[in-house]
Amino acid sequence: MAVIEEANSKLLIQQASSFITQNLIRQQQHYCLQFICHFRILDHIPLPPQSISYADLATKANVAVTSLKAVARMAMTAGFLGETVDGRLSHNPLSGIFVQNEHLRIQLYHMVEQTIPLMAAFTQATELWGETKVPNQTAYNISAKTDLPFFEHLKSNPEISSEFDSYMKSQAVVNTGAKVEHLLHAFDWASLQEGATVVDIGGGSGATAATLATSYNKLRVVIQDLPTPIGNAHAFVKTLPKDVSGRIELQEHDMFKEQAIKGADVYLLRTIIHDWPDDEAVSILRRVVAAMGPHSHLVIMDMVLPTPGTESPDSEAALRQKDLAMIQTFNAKEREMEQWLELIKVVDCRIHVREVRRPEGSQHSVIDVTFRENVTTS
Ligand SMILES: C[S@@+](CC[C@H](N)C(=O)[O-])C[C@H]1O[C@@H](n2cnc3c(N)ncnc32)[C@H](O)[C@@H]1O
Repeated sequence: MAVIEEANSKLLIQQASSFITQNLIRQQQHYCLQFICHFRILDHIPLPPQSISYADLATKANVAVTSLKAVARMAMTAGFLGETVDGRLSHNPLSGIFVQNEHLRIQLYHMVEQTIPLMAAFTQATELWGETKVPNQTAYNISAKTDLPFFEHLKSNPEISSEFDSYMKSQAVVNTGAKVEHLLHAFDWASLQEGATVVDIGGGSGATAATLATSYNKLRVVIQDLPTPIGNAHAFVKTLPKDVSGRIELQEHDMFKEQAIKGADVYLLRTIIHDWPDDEAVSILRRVVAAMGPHSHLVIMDMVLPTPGTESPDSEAALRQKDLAMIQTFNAKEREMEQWLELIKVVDCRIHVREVRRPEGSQHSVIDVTFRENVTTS
């Protein structure tokens, strides 16, 4: 018995030690990526079959050649970058795609420059403010060095706001789980009448409106958002074919204020509610409910967090990563089904969750909320 216990404990110690080593490796790999992005090293490396010497690259990037070599070779252990047989640096297919694909490049730089510093500031934020729902007491306030809540910060700085829009747009393109197209399969758009109005509240870049208006030529879509995203969406909508852009309207609108469009067929909130703590989420949803007609749908597309252990660890981790990002950025959260049901109940007892669908491959679910039958809606 004692021998077995000793063997088990040796195994456990080995596992624990390798757990630490693996974590160290992952951290080094990450910080090497940060170094590579910060010094814009990817831009200086030619695509295969060309290559560059470490010395030339070090001069171009203005870094020490020894550091550059150590960093690049560590990144290679993560499958990123390549070296020729004569010891010159080159792209491999993985690193090369970040040079060739703009959306992936935006995602990479956002991860390195925004998301990881945010994660790193979470402990300090908790140390400073403890349990708080105050929107400017977050890890974001530390990592972005601002006293403003996230969206106020964006409002005050068009450059950061445009960067965020580009990030959201590229996220919808490259992250298959976050693709806008999933929305097409999770609500019965075909059942809507000719000329039906969809109000895309917080519609951001306009990618969702474009997808809906392209797929269903009977729909008129109104994008509502803050001034800078609306400005960016204007530029994007202009690039769409006329028969699509002609059915998309843009409106500056603060979703905490009265909803001006009454009785629309669908009020869509795609990845909006997860940005807000419960009190603010309730205010936003009450504004929508006050504008809904008896047959309007409130369509929420957001994550429904799984019960722990019910999905593969990778799939669950991808969702929990988002949950933490919501806490770290907004003091908000992703919600479990029970929390969604409770939230809807608090908003207005006359509405109910009619259906919840999670399309195959989507990280988001679509929650269709309507008035219960036989209720007065004014
Ligand atoms: C996470 S993005 C989602 C964008 C888009 N719905 C999508 O799925 O890609 C949140 C959006 O909410 C908008 N937003 C934040 N505060 C707002 C407010 N008070 N009124 C209207 N829109 C707001 C932001 O500008 C941003 O476009």
